Amino acid sequence: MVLAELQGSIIGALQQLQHATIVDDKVVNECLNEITRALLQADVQFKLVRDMQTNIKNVLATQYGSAGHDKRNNIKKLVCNELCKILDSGKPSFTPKKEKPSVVMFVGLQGSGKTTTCTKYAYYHQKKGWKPALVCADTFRAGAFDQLKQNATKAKIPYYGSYMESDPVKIAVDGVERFKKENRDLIIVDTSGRHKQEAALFEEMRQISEATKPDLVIFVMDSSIGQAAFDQARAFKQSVAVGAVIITKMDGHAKGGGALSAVAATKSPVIFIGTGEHTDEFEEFNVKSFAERLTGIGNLSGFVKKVQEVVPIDQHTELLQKLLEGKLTLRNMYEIYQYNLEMGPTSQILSMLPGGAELMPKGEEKEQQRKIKRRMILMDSMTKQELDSTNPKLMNESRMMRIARGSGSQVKDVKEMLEEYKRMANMLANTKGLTKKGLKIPQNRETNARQMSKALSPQMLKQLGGMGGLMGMFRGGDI
Ligand SMILES: Nc1nc2c(ncn2[C@@H]2O[C@H](COP(=O)(O)OP(=O)(O)OP(=O)(O)O)[C@@H](O)[C@H]2O)c(=O)[nH]1
Repeated sequence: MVLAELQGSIIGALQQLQHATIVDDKVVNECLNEITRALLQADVQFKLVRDMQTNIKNVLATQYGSAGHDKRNNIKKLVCNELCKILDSGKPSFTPKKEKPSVVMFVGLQGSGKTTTCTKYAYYHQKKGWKPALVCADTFRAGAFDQLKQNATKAKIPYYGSYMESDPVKIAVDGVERFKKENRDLIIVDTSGRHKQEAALFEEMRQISEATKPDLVIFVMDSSIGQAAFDQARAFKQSVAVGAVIITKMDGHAKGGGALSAVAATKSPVIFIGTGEHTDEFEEFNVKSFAERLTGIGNLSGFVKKVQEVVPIDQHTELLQKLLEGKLTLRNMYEIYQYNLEMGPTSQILSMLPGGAELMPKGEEKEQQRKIKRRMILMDSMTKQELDSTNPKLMNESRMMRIARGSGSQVKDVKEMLEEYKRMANMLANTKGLTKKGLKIPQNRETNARQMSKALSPQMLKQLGGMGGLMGMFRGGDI
């Protein structure tokens, strides 16, 4: 997860409480001191951290006498609540509505990740049923339009810009008008950035804002600036009506905690965070679930939401049935891979679960996704009969050679893919055993667990303890 180091330290400190035989003042102080150190290392302002510690101690003092288990859980919840206070701006942000045209303008310093983030924002909403469009009003940086064009084309999002026109205000107005006529319901305007917060940047922003009358102005900032985010956010807010903030590059910067809390202190809601260079490395920022993840409370509801985005509740029951019966065809494996790719980075999803962040380090995940794509290419060269068979003997040497030729791969790649298939099929056979043992689970939790299993890669499912593990997690979970 982003801020994995901070998460690790906080969870580590809280675990000390679990291991202690008696949770006395000394143990509590040690735990809180460790959390304090971790937050300061993440560049969170000293005063906020100190207040947090004082508040927790004050509450604990009034609850003197609560027994060990309750006390441990209570401290965890108190830490989580205090983190929420630090991260919460207390202000909701404008949310665009489908079918009703909204104009969203992006502002920020040069290199903060504005152009990349515009596409991420558009793509995120497109996946949820909006009809976004991108307007490039950045005439300052040569290549900005090409970059936006390239990103938009890749994500299949309509775009507007000009190589000839030098007036960014005119481009913005023309683009917005055009997309309104085309009934686009989310029109995103990318503006130019400058190296410094010079007057020209603010003047241009003001003019574009006046001319396009955006429903929301989003300020994009780089997380690496840490606490300095406070001054930057305030400077932008004073010039344009910033309604929300997106913090980028949270994947690479330990100072992200500082940036998040500093922005909250300016009373600007952080709505998304950027977690990588790719279009889908983008997370909705929800204070409560983020604090829960930091404290290891886990966020099953966020996890399920993510799964539900990809697998609608009443669909693919056939696949689910097959998985539960332990029958798996190569076509099913293909479908599972598809879900896996659609869900976005696996580590991002896993990090929503208690202890999930450690399951798949970011580097390994990229390799895993590459493998999945290679295997799907192999399967594209298979016949209908091969894809729907459950008979492992069908795949003889000559078939393997044909598939390898057809997909531009080698026979050893086909063999490797078939090995993976066998492994998955065996694992599902075991899962069947587990479900047959008659786990009694409330309907909605069972449905959630089943839904989740459909979208997980077998490797992930295994890491989570198979279908039985998933269901157990829902039984003990918070939804
Ligand atoms: N690791 C990481 N890199 C990011 C993220 N967001 C953007 N970037 C990278 O940051 C660099 C700058 O991003 P741009 O989108 O070009 O920045 P910009 O703010 O539009 O720049 P100007 O148009 O010059 O103002 C690019 O290399 C992006 O790939 C993120 O969340 N994580």
